Amino acid sequence: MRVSLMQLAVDDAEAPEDRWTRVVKLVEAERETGAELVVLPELWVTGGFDYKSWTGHAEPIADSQPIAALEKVRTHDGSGPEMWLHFGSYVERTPEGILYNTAVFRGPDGKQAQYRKIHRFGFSEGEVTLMGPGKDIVTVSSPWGTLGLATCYDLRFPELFRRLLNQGMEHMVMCSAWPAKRIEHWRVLLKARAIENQVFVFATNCVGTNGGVALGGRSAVIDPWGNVVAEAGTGEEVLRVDVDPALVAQTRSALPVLNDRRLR
Ligand SMILES: NC(=O)CCC(=O)C(=O)O
Repeated sequence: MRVSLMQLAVDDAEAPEDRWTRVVKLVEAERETGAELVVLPELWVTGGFDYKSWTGHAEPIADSQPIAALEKVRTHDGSGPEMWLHFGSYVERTPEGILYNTAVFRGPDGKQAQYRKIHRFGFSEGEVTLMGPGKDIVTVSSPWGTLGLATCYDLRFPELFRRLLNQGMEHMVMCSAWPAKRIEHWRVLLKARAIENQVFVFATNCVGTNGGVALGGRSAVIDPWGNVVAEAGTGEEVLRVDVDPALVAQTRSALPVLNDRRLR
């Protein structure tokens, strides 16, 4: 399973339109590496902390130009081979005018999965005041096993990952805009989620300064034993890894802790 985590710079100095045009080319280049699963970060078009830009950029997922452009890359303009692509997340506007932080995923089966972030970050500002909370947990079937989707702040809520596990999660795919200031929380919690659920973790973060907040990078792939397979630095980069998805079943069989859960 060949995975590319696109750790993108989401700087205040770059206009969202310039950024997505640039990133589409980066994803296009990734095709040449044989990447099978490509993962973009959270709110990478507008930025995760530039709250004032969200309302102006909010739109239905079906109308998003960046998603449409990436979709062409994903399918190689319809002439395949197709990639599995986590498009990152976007400020979605529903017909009722509600905003959500919505992650979009699509694989060669053509089925699109959308995950509206359940845990909103910001306490008394940002997502909490501008966006609605997602309600549904989302898993996706893939040739490598069941993928569970989560977004950034969700990482702090282990009960979400237990629910994903109950739905068959074998690999956790996360998009984020996690600040540098709390990057050690990110590193520890990614490992914790991998160990406690015995899953591969594929987590893509942003770098740069957005809404005045320095983002921390350190995108990572963690194996189901909790080993860091690869970790990015603090600049823009693509983290490429080859992993064996069979390690999930092997780990669960060698250390069958999930059988000892007491659900009542
Ligand atoms: N975009 C986010 O969800 C930020 C989360 C964060 O900063 C934290 O949990 O700390």
